[in-house]
Amino acid sequence: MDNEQMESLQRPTILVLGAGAVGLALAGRLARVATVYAACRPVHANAIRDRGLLMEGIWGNGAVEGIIPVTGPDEITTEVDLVIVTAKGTDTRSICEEYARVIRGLPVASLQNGIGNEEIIAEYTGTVIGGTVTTNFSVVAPGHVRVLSESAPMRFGIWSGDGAALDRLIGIVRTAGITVEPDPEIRSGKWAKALLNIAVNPISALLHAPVGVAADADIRKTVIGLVRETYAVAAAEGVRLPWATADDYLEYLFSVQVPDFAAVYPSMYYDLERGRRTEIDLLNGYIARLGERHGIATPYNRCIAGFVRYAERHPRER
Ligand SMILES: NC(=O)C1=CN([C@@H]2O[C@H](COP(=O)(O)OP(=O)(O)OC[C@H]3O[C@@H](n4cnc5c(N)ncnc54)[C@H](O)[C@@H]3O)[C@@H](O)[C@H]2O)C=CC1
Ligand SMILES: CC(C)(CO)C(=O)C(=O)O
Repeated sequence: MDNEQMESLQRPTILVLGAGAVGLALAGRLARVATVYAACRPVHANAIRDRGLLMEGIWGNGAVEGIIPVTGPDEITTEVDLVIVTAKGTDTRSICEEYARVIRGLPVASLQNGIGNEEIIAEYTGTVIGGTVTTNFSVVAPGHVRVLSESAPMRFGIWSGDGAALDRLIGIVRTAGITVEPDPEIRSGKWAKALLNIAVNPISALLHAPVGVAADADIRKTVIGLVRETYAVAAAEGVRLPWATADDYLEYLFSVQVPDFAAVYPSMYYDLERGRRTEIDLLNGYIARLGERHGIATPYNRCIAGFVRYAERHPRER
């Protein structure tokens, strides 16, 4: 057996499902250590086939060759070892349906924001890995992504099924040069990440302003209201967040996370800018629904979710 054959035996094959800002950047890094299929839209696939994936920012600059873009399951011609879902939460079910034949029986990780994606994925496979990424990604143009601020390591934790898959995934991601750590409390980890998105994503998207707007004196009170309500709902759900109280988290939010992302725009901003559906119902809308179930008033989350839904239905003239 020659070296190339040996290497291909050890080299894992990863399918990134729903490759846009996060998924393409991830594919760009993983291509260093794995064979990577990126399931994406034809506009990205064509650009990547023409001249590779263009990356800029803190995850590297330049063209990445070797990613295999696919626009449907029939284009996947070899065995896949691991799947990472990076579609928007609004598309989790439809993309899992489309690729059901490929992902069945494989370990599938989610790097998506919001609550509820892992439960959907678990309907399609036995081993599910929850994940969080606290880094800013955006699409500059077809097949061209930018990675800016980073505030925490990527984290993965086993949601259901085979724990060995978690170690393998973390090993691969680490070898690709991404800072990553295991999260033994991934359910709480997903809520912890959702706190940041609940606090800043809709405000930034509605005001067309970067994340730093959350610290503005006129805006801060709304952020505080959103976070306090989320804490009350999390407690009613039995979720233990990493910060003991809402005020402890707010201290971290305003001293670390908002400064880290002050100059960049969150994913929901790009959704509204591009006239797309947002993940509001996996974030603030979800808190409002759970609040209702528990008899907890959530006026801030209910109000902001309504604003975002209105904005989704009335795209801005550009
Ligand atoms: N953009 C960011 O900075 C961060 C985003 N996230 C989360 O990561 C997830 C992905 O976010 P983004 O990458 O920003 O979204 P995105 O919208 O840029 O990428 C998702 C891609 O999936 C594609 N897609 C959906 N269904 C598909 C299908 N059936 N076949 C092929 N492609 C399909 C969409 O067309 C889109 O290009 C979201 O849950 C988001 O909240 C998490 C951390 C940071
Ligand atoms: C962390 C942050 C704000 C980075 O962009 C994000 O998760 C998002 O944009 O949805």
